[in-house]
Amino acid sequence: MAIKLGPNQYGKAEVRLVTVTRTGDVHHLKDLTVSTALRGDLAKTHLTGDNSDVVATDTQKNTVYAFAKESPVGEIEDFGLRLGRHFVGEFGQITGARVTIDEHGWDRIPVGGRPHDHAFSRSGEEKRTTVVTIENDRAWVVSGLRDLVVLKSTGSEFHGFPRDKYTTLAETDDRILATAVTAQWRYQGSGIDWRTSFAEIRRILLETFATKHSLSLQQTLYAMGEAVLSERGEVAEIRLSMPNKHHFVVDLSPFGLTNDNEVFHAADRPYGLIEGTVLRDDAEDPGPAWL
Ligand SMILES: O=c1[nH]c(=O)c2[nH]c(=O)[nH]c2[nH]1
Repeated sequence: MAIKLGPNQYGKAEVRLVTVTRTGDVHHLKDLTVSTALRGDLAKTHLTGDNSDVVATDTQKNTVYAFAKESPVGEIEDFGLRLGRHFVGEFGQITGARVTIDEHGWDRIPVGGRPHDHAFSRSGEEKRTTVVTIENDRAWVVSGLRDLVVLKSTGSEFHGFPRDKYTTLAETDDRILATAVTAQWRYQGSGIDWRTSFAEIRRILLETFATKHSLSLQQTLYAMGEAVLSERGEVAEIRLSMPNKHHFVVDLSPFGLTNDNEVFHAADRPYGLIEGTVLRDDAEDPGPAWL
């Protein structure tokens, strides 16, 4: 029997980077969590502890901060591409890089009805995300969002499912549908306006969730993905993960009260987890984008 080293990568995870840029007295914030991971021929350190090829994770972290100073961070996709290309271009033994960035939103605090110059409140849990993968001179970008919490209080049914001796769920033609959307979409082509693309995809996801009459969360998931692909030619493939945040109608009959979809128990767990991919049949090869 022979034992060998399999696929490996290493880097600094979750570098917390906040930048402040100024236009006169008006401050602009960027709040990112950046993870870098490098790939290449790193057998020596694993097999013998010879670190002559190891770009220290501390150096990777420092590079993130220095790059944020040397030129404006800009869109997270551009920042990820700059960092990834730097590591692959600078060090011969490093042939690939994966840069993962989450962007946390901040809103200006309104003071007397006017957005404040330099005081902010966190926008919420939702994050904009990107994963940039570099392999030699090629690049793949998968962007997305996480924790986009949405709910519709009608326009959702669930029935027609098989019943066996363990089935207790009642069929319903009117329920609350709620989820926290995680979406990741893989880009293809070039010259993409990352900011506009993100804003449009987010809008399409939300509008489709709102307007599609739902017979299952699976159907809603597919409709959301399909709408993104039909409107956004730069997207090759979209992966969606949507927990079914169950809202159960509370039985108020012990108190002599009716409950016509008015009072719910918002359950925390367990939750259904609905996941799926929607893609073009002529999409560009994903390469290592998801690996
Ligand atoms: O939209 C739904 N899909 C399911 O697969 C499922 N299963 C379940 O218990 N409730 C629901 N709702």
